Amino acid sequence: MTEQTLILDGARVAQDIKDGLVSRVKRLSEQGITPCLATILVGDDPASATYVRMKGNACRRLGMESLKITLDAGTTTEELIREIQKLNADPNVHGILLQHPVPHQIDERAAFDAIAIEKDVDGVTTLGFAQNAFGFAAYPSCTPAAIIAILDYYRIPVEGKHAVVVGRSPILGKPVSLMLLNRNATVTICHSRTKGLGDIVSQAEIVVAAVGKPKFIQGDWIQDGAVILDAGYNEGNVGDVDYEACLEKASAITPVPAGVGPVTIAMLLKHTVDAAEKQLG
Ligand SMILES: NC(=O)C1=CN([C@@H]2O[C@H](COP(=O)(O)OP(=O)(O)OC[C@H]3O[C@@H](n4cnc5c(N)ncnc54)[C@H](OP(=O)(O)O)[C@@H]3O)[C@@H](O)[C@H]2O)C=CC1
Ligand SMILES: Nc1nc(=O)c2c([nH]1)NC[C@@H]1CN(c3ccc(C(=O)N[C@@H](CCC(=O)O)C(=O)O)cc3)C=[N+]21
Repeated sequence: MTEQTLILDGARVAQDIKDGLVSRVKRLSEQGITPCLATILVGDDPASATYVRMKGNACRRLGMESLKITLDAGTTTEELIREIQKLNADPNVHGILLQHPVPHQIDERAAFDAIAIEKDVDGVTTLGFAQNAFGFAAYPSCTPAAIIAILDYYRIPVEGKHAVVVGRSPILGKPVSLMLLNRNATVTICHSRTKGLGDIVSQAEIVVAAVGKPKFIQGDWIQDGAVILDAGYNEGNVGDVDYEACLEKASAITPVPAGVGPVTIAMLLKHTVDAAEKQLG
Protein backbone atom coordinates (compact mmCIF):
# COMPACT_ATOMS: atom_id res chain seq x y z
CA MET A 1 0.00 0.00 0.00
CA THR A 2 1.29 3.41 -0.88
CA GLU A 3 -1.24 5.22 1.28
CA GLN A 4 -0.78 5.08 5.01
CA THR A 5 -2.87 2.66 7.01
CA LEU A 6 -5.43 4.30 9.29
CA ILE A 7 -5.02 3.17 12.88
CA LEU A 8 -8.51 2.93 14.36
CA ASP A 9 -8.08 4.52 17.78
CA GLY A 10 -10.33 2.68 20.22
CA ALA A 11 -9.33 4.91 23.12
CA ARG A 12 -10.69 7.91 21.21
CA VAL A 13 -13.97 6.18 20.31
CA ALA A 14 -14.35 5.03 23.93
CA GLN A 15 -13.72 8.56 25.24
CA ASP A 16 -16.34 9.93 22.87
CA ILE A 17 -18.91 7.44 24.20
CA LYS A 18 -17.98 8.10 27.85
CA ASP A 19 -18.10 11.90 27.34
CA GLY A 20 -21.70 11.44 26.30
CA LEU A 21 -22.49 9.65 29.57
CA VAL A 22 -21.24 12.25 32.06
CA SER A 23 -24.30 14.52 31.98
CA ARG A 24 -26.64 11.53 31.94
CA VAL A 25 -25.05 10.05 35.08
CA LYS A 26 -25.28 13.47 36.75
CA ARG A 27 -28.98 13.81 35.90
CA LEU A 28 -29.66 10.32 37.29
CA SER A 29 -27.77 11.13 40.47
CA GLU A 30 -29.96 14.21 40.96
CA GLN A 31 -32.91 11.81 40.94
CA GLY A 32 -31.19 9.62 43.55
CA ILE A 33 -30.18 6.90 41.10
CA THR A 34 -26.62 5.62 40.71
CA PRO A 35 -26.32 3.37 37.66
CA CYS A 36 -24.99 0.03 38.89
CA LEU A 37 -23.39 -2.78 36.94
CA ALA A 38 -23.10 -6.19 38.61
CA THR A 39 -20.32 -8.39 37.26
CA ILE A 40 -20.18 -12.10 37.98
CA LEU A 41 -16.93 -13.99 37.70
CA VAL A 42 -16.93 -17.74 38.23
CA GLY A 43 -13.52 -19.24 38.98
CA ASP A 44 -10.14 -17.64 39.35
CA ASP A 45 -8.81 -17.23 35.82
CA PRO A 46 -6.41 -14.27 36.25
CA ALA A 47 -7.15 -12.75 32.83
CA SER A 48 -10.90 -12.79 33.49
CA ALA A 49 -10.31 -11.27 36.91
CA THR A 50 -8.41 -8.44 35.22
CA TYR A 51 -11.26 -7.70 32.77
CA VAL A 52 -13.80 -7.68 35.57
CA ARG A 53 -11.61 -5.29 37.58
CA MET A 54 -11.24 -2.97 34.57
CA LYS A 55 -15.01 -2.88 34.17
CA GLY A 56 -15.45 -1.99 37.85
CA ASN A 57 -12.82 0.75 37.69
CA ALA A 58 -14.39 2.24 34.56
CA CYS A 59 -17.76 2.41 36.36
CA ARG A 60 -16.34 4.21 39.36
CA ARG A 61 -14.44 6.73 37.23
CA LEU A 62 -17.76 7.80 35.75
CA GLY A 63 -19.52 8.01 39.12
CA MET A 64 -21.32 4.74 38.57
CA GLU A 65 -21.41 1.81 40.91
CA SER A 66 -20.06 -1.66 40.37
CA LEU A 67 -21.02 -4.73 42.33
CA LYS A 68 -18.55 -7.54 41.94
CA ILE A 69 -19.70 -11.11 42.56
CA THR A 70 -16.96 -13.74 42.61
CA LEU A 71 -17.93 -17.40 42.82
CA ASP A 72 -15.55 -20.30 43.22
CA ALA A 73 -14.54 -22.51 40.32
CA GLY A 74 -16.69 -25.41 41.52
CA THR A 75 -19.98 -23.45 41.50
CA THR A 76 -22.94 -25.37 40.06
CA THR A 77 -25.38 -24.07 37.45
CA GLU A 78 -28.11 -23.93 40.12
CA GLU A 79 -25.95 -21.90 42.52
CA LEU A 80 -24.99 -19.46 39.77
CA ILE A 81 -28.61 -19.05 38.69
CA ARG A 82 -29.62 -18.31 42.29
CA GLU A 83 -27.03 -15.50 42.42
CA ILE A 84 -28.34 -14.11 39.14
CA GLN A 85 -31.91 -14.20 40.44
CA LYS A 86 -30.85 -12.18 43.49
CA LEU A 87 -29.38 -9.54 41.20
CA ASN A 88 -32.52 -9.60 39.02
CA ALA A 89 -34.58 -8.81 42.13
CA ASP A 90 -32.27 -6.04 43.39
CA PRO A 91 -33.70 -2.66 42.32
CA ASN A 92 -30.29 -1.01 42.81
CA VAL A 93 -28.72 -3.19 40.10
CA HIS A 94 -29.34 -2.01 36.52
CA GLY A 95 -27.07 -4.25 34.49
CA ILE A 96 -25.71 -7.78 34.93
CA LEU A 97 -22.62 -9.11 33.18
CA LEU A 98 -21.72 -12.78 33.48
CA GLN A 99 -18.14 -13.14 32.35
CA HIS A 100 -17.72 -15.66 29.51
CA PRO A 101 -16.41 -18.37 29.49
CA VAL A 102 -17.64 -20.14 32.64
CA PRO A 103 -16.18 -23.41 33.99
CA HIS A 104 -17.21 -26.56 32.09
CA GLN A 105 -19.61 -27.99 34.67
CA ILE A 106 -21.85 -24.94 34.27
CA ASP A 107 -24.55 -24.76 31.61
CA GLU A 108 -23.60 -21.33 30.25
CA ARG A 109 -26.77 -20.99 28.16
CA ALA A 110 -29.00 -21.67 31.17
CA ALA A 111 -27.02 -19.16 33.24
CA PHE A 112 -27.15 -16.45 30.56
CA ASP A 113 -30.87 -17.03 30.18
CA ALA A 114 -31.42 -16.52 33.90
CA ILE A 115 -30.52 -12.82 33.44
CA ALA A 116 -33.63 -10.62 33.32
CA ILE A 117 -33.95 -9.13 29.82
CA GLU A 118 -34.14 -5.56 31.17
CA LYS A 119 -30.75 -6.07 32.88
CA ASP A 120 -29.12 -7.96 30.00
CA VAL A 121 -26.69 -5.16 29.12
CA ASP A 122 -24.37 -7.58 27.29
CA GLY A 123 -27.07 -9.06 25.06
CA VAL A 124 -26.37 -12.64 26.10
CA THR A 125 -29.87 -13.97 26.78
CA THR A 126 -31.64 -15.94 24.06
CA LEU A 127 -34.20 -13.15 23.77
CA GLY A 128 -31.57 -10.37 23.72
CA PHE A 129 -29.59 -12.24 21.08
CA ALA A 130 -32.69 -12.80 18.96
CA GLN A 131 -33.70 -9.12 19.23
CA ASN A 132 -30.19 -8.20 18.11
CA ALA A 133 -30.43 -10.65 15.21
CA PHE A 134 -33.62 -8.90 14.08
CA GLY A 135 -31.94 -5.52 14.55
CA PHE A 136 -33.96 -4.02 17.39
CA ALA A 137 -32.15 -5.05 20.59
CA ALA A 138 -32.05 -2.54 23.42
CA TYR A 139 -28.61 -3.89 24.31
CA PRO A 140 -26.59 -5.67 21.65
CA SER A 141 -23.64 -7.65 22.97
CA CYS A 142 -20.93 -5.14 23.98
CA THR A 143 -17.94 -6.24 21.91
CA PRO A 144 -19.96 -6.57 18.68
CA ALA A 145 -21.53 -3.18 19.40
CA ALA A 146 -18.02 -1.79 19.95
CA ILE A 147 -16.87 -3.08 16.57
CA ILE A 148 -19.84 -1.43 14.85
CA ALA A 149 -19.23 1.79 16.82
CA ILE A 150 -15.63 1.92 15.57
CA LEU A 151 -16.77 1.45 11.96
CA ASP A 152 -19.37 4.19 12.43
CA TYR A 153 -16.98 6.61 14.15
CA TYR A 154 -14.57 6.40 11.24
CA ARG A 155 -17.44 6.36 8.69
CA ILE A 156 -16.23 3.12 7.16
CA PRO A 157 -18.90 1.86 4.77
CA VAL A 158 -20.27 -1.62 5.46
CA GLU A 159 -23.09 -1.93 2.96
CA GLY A 160 -22.33 -4.34 0.14
CA LYS A 161 -18.90 -5.19 1.54
CA HIS A 162 -17.74 -8.74 2.01
CA ALA A 163 -17.10 -9.20 5.74
CA VAL A 164 -15.36 -12.32 7.00
CA VAL A 165 -15.76 -13.04 10.71
CA VAL A 166 -13.42 -15.61 12.23
CA GLY A 167 -15.10 -17.03 15.35
CA ARG A 168 -18.72 -17.78 16.25
CA SER A 169 -18.94 -17.50 20.03
CA PRO A 170 -22.29 -16.42 21.50
CA ILE A 171 -20.90 -13.11 22.82
CA LEU A 172 -18.74 -12.12 19.88
CA GLY A 173 -18.46 -13.90 16.53
CA LYS A 174 -22.10 -14.82 16.08
CA PRO A 175 -23.70 -11.52 17.13
CA VAL A 176 -21.18 -9.35 15.25
CA SER A 177 -21.87 -11.38 12.10
CA LEU A 178 -25.59 -10.66 12.39
CA MET A 179 -24.98 -6.97 13.08
CA LEU A 180 -22.84 -6.70 9.94
CA LEU A 181 -25.54 -8.54 8.01
CA ASN A 182 -28.09 -6.04 9.31
CA ARG A 183 -25.84 -3.30 7.94
CA ASN A 184 -26.10 -5.01 4.54
CA ALA A 185 -22.65 -6.57 4.45
CA THR A 186 -22.27 -9.94 2.79
CA VAL A 187 -21.04 -12.05 5.69
CA THR A 188 -18.98 -15.22 5.83
CA ILE A 189 -18.63 -16.80 9.28
CA CYS A 190 -15.61 -19.04 9.89
CA HIS A 191 -14.84 -21.34 12.83
CA SER A 192 -12.60 -24.19 13.91
CA ARG A 193 -14.05 -26.60 11.31
CA THR A 194 -13.69 -24.14 8.39
CA LYS A 195 -11.54 -25.42 5.53
CA GLY A 196 -9.25 -23.11 3.59
CA LEU A 197 -9.50 -20.26 6.07
CA GLY A 198 -6.69 -18.23 4.49
CA ASP A 199 -8.39 -18.27 1.08
CA ILE A 200 -11.67 -17.13 2.58
CA VAL A 201 -10.08 -14.33 4.60
CA SER A 202 -8.23 -13.19 1.48
CA GLN A 203 -11.62 -12.40 -0.11
CA ALA A 204 -12.63 -10.10 2.73
CA GLU A 205 -13.01 -6.34 2.52
CA ILE A 206 -13.71 -6.32 6.27
CA VAL A 207 -12.06 -8.86 8.58
CA VAL A 208 -13.22 -9.43 12.16
CA ALA A 209 -10.87 -11.56 14.25
CA ALA A 210 -12.62 -13.24 17.20
CA VAL A 211 -10.67 -16.44 17.70
CA GLY A 212 -8.76 -16.25 20.97
CA LYS A 213 -5.43 -17.26 19.42
CA PRO A 214 -2.50 -14.82 19.42
CA LYS A 215 -1.42 -13.51 15.98
CA PHE A 216 -3.63 -16.11 14.28
CA ILE A 217 -4.66 -13.98 11.27
CA GLN A 218 -1.71 -13.89 8.88
CA GLY A 219 -0.51 -10.94 6.82
CA ASP A 220 -0.52 -12.92 3.58
CA TRP A 221 -4.23 -13.71 4.04
CA ILE A 222 -5.13 -10.03 3.83
CA GLN A 223 -6.39 -8.38 0.66
CA ASP A 224 -4.87 -4.98 -0.10
CA GLY A 225 -7.06 -2.28 1.40
CA ALA A 226 -9.02 -4.49 3.78
CA VAL A 227 -10.33 -3.09 7.07
CA ILE A 228 -9.29 -5.22 10.04
CA LEU A 229 -11.01 -5.30 13.43
CA ASP A 230 -9.10 -7.34 15.97
CA ALA A 231 -11.33 -8.29 18.92
CA GLY A 232 -8.78 -10.77 20.25
CA TYR A 233 -7.29 -10.17 23.63
CA ASN A 234 -4.72 -12.76 24.59
CA GLU A 235 -2.10 -13.09 27.25
CA GLY A 236 0.55 -10.39 27.01
CA ASN A 237 -1.88 -7.88 25.41
CA VAL A 238 -1.67 -9.59 22.02
CA GLY A 239 -4.55 -9.63 19.58
CA ASP A 240 -5.73 -12.39 17.22
CA VAL A 241 -4.13 -10.59 14.27
CA ASP A 242 -0.46 -10.59 13.30
CA TYR A 243 -0.50 -6.81 13.54
CA GLU A 244 2.80 -5.81 11.93
CA ALA A 245 2.26 -8.06 8.90
CA CYS A 246 -1.41 -7.12 8.45
CA LEU A 247 -0.77 -3.39 8.90
CA GLU A 248 1.10 -3.31 5.59
CA LYS A 249 -1.88 -4.65 3.65
CA ALA A 250 -4.80 -3.05 5.45
CA SER A 251 -6.38 0.34 4.77
CA ALA A 252 -7.45 0.51 8.43
CA ILE A 253 -6.78 -1.63 11.50
CA THR A 254 -7.52 -1.68 15.23
CA PRO A 255 -4.43 -2.08 17.43
CA VAL A 256 -4.27 -4.19 20.59
CA PRO A 257 -4.33 -2.70 23.15
CA ALA A 258 -6.34 0.51 22.57
CA GLY A 259 -8.57 -0.94 19.88
CA VAL A 260 -11.78 -2.88 20.43
CA GLY A 261 -11.22 -3.47 24.19
CA PRO A 262 -11.76 0.06 25.56
CA VAL A 263 -14.79 0.56 23.31
CA THR A 264 -16.33 -2.65 24.69
CA ILE A 265 -16.08 -1.24 28.20
CA ALA A 266 -17.52 2.13 27.15
CA MET A 267 -20.43 0.29 25.52
CA LEU A 268 -21.08 -1.67 28.70
CA LEU A 269 -21.22 1.58 30.68
CA LYS A 270 -23.55 3.13 28.11
CA HIS A 271 -25.92 0.17 28.24
CA THR A 272 -25.94 0.32 32.05
CA VAL A 273 -26.81 4.04 31.96
CA ASP A 274 -29.54 3.30 29.39
CA ALA A 275 -30.92 0.63 31.74
CA ALA A 276 -30.82 2.98 34.75
CA GLU A 277 -32.69 5.68 32.81
CA LYS A 278 -35.47 3.20 32.09
CA GLN A 279 -36.01 2.98 35.85
CA LEU A 280 -37.06 6.65 35.75
CA GLY A 281 -39.92 5.59 33.49
N1 LIG B 1 -12.07 -6.94 23.51
C1 LIG B 1 -13.15 -7.48 24.01
O1 LIG B 1 -13.99 -6.78 24.49
C2 LIG B 1 -13.36 -8.94 23.98
C3 LIG B 1 -12.35 -9.74 23.59
N2 LIG B 1 -12.52 -11.07 23.50
C4 LIG B 1 -11.40 -11.82 22.98
O2 LIG B 1 -11.76 -12.30 21.68
C5 LIG B 1 -11.23 -13.60 21.47
C6 LIG B 1 -12.37 -14.58 21.20
O3 LIG B 1 -13.20 -14.62 22.33
P1 LIG B 1 -14.51 -15.51 22.43
O4 LIG B 1 -15.36 -15.29 21.25
O5 LIG B 1 -15.05 -15.27 23.77
O6 LIG B 1 -13.80 -16.97 22.35
P2 LIG B 1 -14.39 -18.43 22.26
O7 LIG B 1 -13.28 -19.32 22.68
O8 LIG B 1 -15.71 -18.52 22.93
O9 LIG B 1 -14.63 -18.63 20.69
C7 LIG B 1 -13.56 -18.74 19.80
C8 LIG B 1 -14.07 -18.99 18.38
O10 LIG B 1 -12.96 -19.13 17.52
C9 LIG B 1 -13.10 -20.29 16.74
N3 LIG B 1 -11.81 -20.91 16.46
C10 LIG B 1 -10.99 -21.52 17.34
N4 LIG B 1 -9.91 -22.02 16.69
C11 LIG B 1 -10.08 -21.72 15.39
C12 LIG B 1 -9.31 -21.99 14.22
N5 LIG B 1 -8.17 -22.66 14.27
N6 LIG B 1 -9.78 -21.53 13.05
C13 LIG B 1 -10.94 -20.85 12.98
N7 LIG B 1 -11.70 -20.57 14.05
C14 LIG B 1 -11.28 -21.00 15.24
C15 LIG B 1 -13.96 -21.23 17.55
O11 LIG B 1 -14.61 -22.14 16.69
P3 LIG B 1 -15.65 -23.28 17.21
O12 LIG B 1 -16.94 -22.54 17.45
O13 LIG B 1 -15.74 -24.20 16.04
O14 LIG B 1 -15.06 -23.88 18.43
C16 LIG B 1 -14.91 -20.25 18.24
O15 LIG B 1 -16.05 -20.00 17.47
C17 LIG B 1 -10.41 -13.87 22.71
O16 LIG B 1 -9.08 -13.44 22.46
C18 LIG B 1 -11.05 -13.02 23.78
O17 LIG B 1 -10.17 -12.67 24.83
C19 LIG B 1 -13.71 -11.67 23.81
C20 LIG B 1 -14.78 -10.92 24.23
C21 LIG B 1 -14.66 -9.51 24.38
N1 LIG C 1 -19.94 -11.68 28.91
C1 LIG C 1 -18.74 -11.20 28.55
N2 LIG C 1 -18.66 -10.01 27.92
C2 LIG C 1 -17.45 -9.49 27.56
O1 LIG C 1 -17.40 -8.38 26.97
C3 LIG C 1 -16.25 -10.22 27.86
C4 LIG C 1 -16.40 -11.46 28.50
N3 LIG C 1 -17.63 -11.92 28.84
N4 LIG C 1 -15.32 -12.21 28.77
C5 LIG C 1 -13.96 -11.73 28.52
C6 LIG C 1 -13.89 -10.75 27.43
C7 LIG C 1 -12.66 -9.90 27.37
N5 LIG C 1 -13.10 -8.54 27.37
C8 LIG C 1 -12.29 -7.41 27.33
C9 LIG C 1 -12.78 -6.14 27.52
C10 LIG C 1 -11.95 -5.04 27.51
C11 LIG C 1 -10.60 -5.17 27.29
C12 LIG C 1 -9.75 -3.93 27.32
O2 LIG C 1 -10.20 -2.83 27.61
N6 LIG C 1 -8.46 -4.01 27.03
C13 LIG C 1 -7.56 -2.88 26.98
C14 LIG C 1 -6.26 -3.16 27.73
C15 LIG C 1 -6.34 -2.87 29.17
C16 LIG C 1 -5.09 -3.35 29.90
O3 LIG C 1 -4.72 -4.53 29.76
O4 LIG C 1 -4.53 -2.53 30.59
C17 LIG C 1 -7.18 -2.57 25.57
O5 LIG C 1 -7.40 -3.43 24.69
O6 LIG C 1 -6.65 -1.49 25.33
C18 LIG C 1 -10.10 -6.42 27.07
C19 LIG C 1 -10.93 -7.53 27.06
C20 LIG C 1 -14.47 -8.53 27.51
N7 LIG C 1 -14.98 -9.76 27.56
